[in-house]
Amino acid sequence: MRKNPEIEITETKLLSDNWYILNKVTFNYTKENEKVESHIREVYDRGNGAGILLYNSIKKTVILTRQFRLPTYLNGNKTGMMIEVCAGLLDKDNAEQAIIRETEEETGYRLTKVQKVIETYMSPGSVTEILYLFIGEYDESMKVSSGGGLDAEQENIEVLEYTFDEAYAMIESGEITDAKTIMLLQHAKIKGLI
Ligand SMILES: Nc1nc2c(ncn2[C@@H]2O[C@H](COP(=O)(O)OP(=O)(O)O[C@H]3O[C@H](CO)[C@@H](O)[C@H](O)[C@@H]3O)[C@@H](O)[C@H]2O)c(=O)[nH]1
Ligand SMILES: [Mg+2]
Repeated sequence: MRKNPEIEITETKLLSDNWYILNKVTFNYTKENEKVESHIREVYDRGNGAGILLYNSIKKTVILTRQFRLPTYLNGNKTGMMIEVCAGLLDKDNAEQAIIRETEEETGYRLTKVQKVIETYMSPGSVTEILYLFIGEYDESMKVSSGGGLDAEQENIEVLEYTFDEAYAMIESGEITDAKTIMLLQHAKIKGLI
């Protein structure tokens, strides 16, 4: 493995801060042979996020969500609807607090215990986001509302319960195409959680 390149950021130009932050970053990259190259990259900073696979090991079920995702609609997903694990951005919370809050908002389940299993950069060439992935057990006693997301954020989230086998088969059938959801379902399978 080669040693890490030396990096010197020479300019950060704000292209948009309309909602999240898009910067154009110019940097010097010193190669192994000491030659310096100037690089330019656009970088989208939307903060970090967290996602969680809610599972019930007795019923052998999982909770997933379904919502409209515009970027997928613009790139080949005919309905724009995506089946995903519950997920959200961290805001000012740490990842664990954020995913507990997000789980209640989106699914109506109030969790007290979650376990972090994966930390991942989902698009390292252009998006800064680290996604913290969790698992958590749910049962009916934890249901405190119908979920659905915040009206103020126009979330319109449908809450779905599938058997683990049904959900897993939806990866192969192409009904589940969201990366974090595939990773967590595969994690559950590999670890024999359900
Ligand atoms: N007005 C406006 N609202 C926006 C915009 N972008 C996002 N929002 C609002 O911000 C909310 C963010 O909802 P969260 O539940 O916090 O995030 P998320 O969109 O579910 O993101 C999660 O999934 C992503 C996709 O898999 C992940 O990338 C992300 O890390 C996170 O886990 C959206 O529902 C939407 O209302 C925008 O450009 N304009
Ligand atoms: Mg969300």
